[in-house]
Amino acid sequence: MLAEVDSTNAEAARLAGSLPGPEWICALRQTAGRGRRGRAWANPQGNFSATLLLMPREAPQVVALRSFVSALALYDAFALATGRIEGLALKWPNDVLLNGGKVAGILLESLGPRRGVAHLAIGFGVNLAVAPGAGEVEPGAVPPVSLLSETGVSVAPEAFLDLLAGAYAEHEARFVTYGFAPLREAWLARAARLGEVITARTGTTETVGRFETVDEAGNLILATRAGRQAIAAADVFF
Ligand SMILES: O=C(O)CCCC[C@@H]1SC[C@@H]2NC(=O)N[C@@H]21
Repeated sequence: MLAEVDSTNAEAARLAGSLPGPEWICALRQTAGRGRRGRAWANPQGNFSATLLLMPREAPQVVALRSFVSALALYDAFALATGRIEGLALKWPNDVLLNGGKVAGILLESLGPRRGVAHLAIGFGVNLAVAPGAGEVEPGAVPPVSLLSETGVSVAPEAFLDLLAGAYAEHEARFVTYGFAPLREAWLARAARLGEVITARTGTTETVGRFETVDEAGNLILATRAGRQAIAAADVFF
């Protein structure tokens, strides 16, 4: 456990190439935590910041499915930490919601080959103790919440790392052995707003439709006025 680092994902990128195998990099404080789509990720004291560095030897579209592996692992870590699943849900592609607020986010970064081996950094940011203010997130985004405020359960980052690493290992083994199908089913069973009308935004497009499913490639499937649309990457708004 590092006391302080700029970003555990940045540290993973620096270490990639010198580590012999997969590794968790965890820090008590980040000075430049980063979120999806170039956003900053606030890191108040007591929250959880970690990156799992992997060296998957697979096609990029298979590697990308780790976002579902990661979200399911977070879901299980929360369930283990609190002893309950009430209020927990997964928001496509990989946020974890608790009582309708965002309690955790995941940032996947492909690092490209280091000494001939492609690396993947999976960054997990969890509001264990403190939620950033609603003003710190994009207008219309799900409001941040913390595990402590929603459940009264206080979990130390070190303890959460143990739970998450164990849960991740289980889901990773299932993914490698059986492929995406069982994870897709598990993810859909925990999905927020399935069957409801949602909005998917990229920097340049906005698609409104009924959230039908997630397909075999992990795409968000929306039933829109113009027909069925498969969306590979976007931010979802409710
Ligand atoms: O935008 C999101 O929802 C993803 C947030 C991911 C934040 C985590 S904190 C640990 C890791 N290091 C970073 O700089 N970002 C990720």
